[in-house]
Amino acid sequence: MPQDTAALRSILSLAPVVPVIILDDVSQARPLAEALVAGGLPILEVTLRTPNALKVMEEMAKVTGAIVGSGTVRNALHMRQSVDAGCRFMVSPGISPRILDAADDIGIPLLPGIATPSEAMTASERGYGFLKFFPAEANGGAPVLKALASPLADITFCPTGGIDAAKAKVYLGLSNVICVGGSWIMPADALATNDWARIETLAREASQLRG
Ligand SMILES: O=C(O)C(=O)C[C@H](O)[C@H](O)COP(=O)(O)O
Repeated sequence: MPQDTAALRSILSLAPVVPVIILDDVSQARPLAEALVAGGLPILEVTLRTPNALKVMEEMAKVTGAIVGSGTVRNALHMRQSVDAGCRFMVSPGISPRILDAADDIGIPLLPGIATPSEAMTASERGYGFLKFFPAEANGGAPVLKALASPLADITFCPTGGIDAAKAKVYLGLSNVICVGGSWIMPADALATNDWARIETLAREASQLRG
């Protein structure tokens, strides 16, 4: 089926920021997810960029209140693995025809990445109403999405890539942005020292970014 926009809307409207997680240490999965959920960010995108990413998803999906999705989804196998790991949504960097075809056969929604109006229109023609704008900052940032709001009024975006708290606030002020994705909530030094209190504080600040 085409993108389940109702399901995606209900997920993406739960918090203004989706933490984009790159984690390999499975023992950190639950405490990290607990800190993010406690800070008010229940929607978690775990990228398929580490050997243990699927195990990390499985652990995070057990945390009460967490809604886990997969990131860096590139093919049908990734999609099946995401479902098996307990994911409720998937995120891809782009919109190749094969990935859109594969998503049609999977029961959880895909949030695919686009970088141009033509890609947004291609996805829209396939029934996609929610798109990731990626990589957001490198592609011109908030002014680009602001410029797309009128001509592509039926498309809603989750910008991701190069965003920090200050930039997130600007994106979240746009009419066509439902949430933003980013990794700034989990600084490498905080992760390296299991500083869950700091990550919870950063999550709480992020959860309050929508004015
Ligand atoms: O792989 C994917 O599907 C992604 O979602 C890539 C992420 O958008 C970036 O990794 C965000 O990273 P930051 O720029 O560190 O916030």
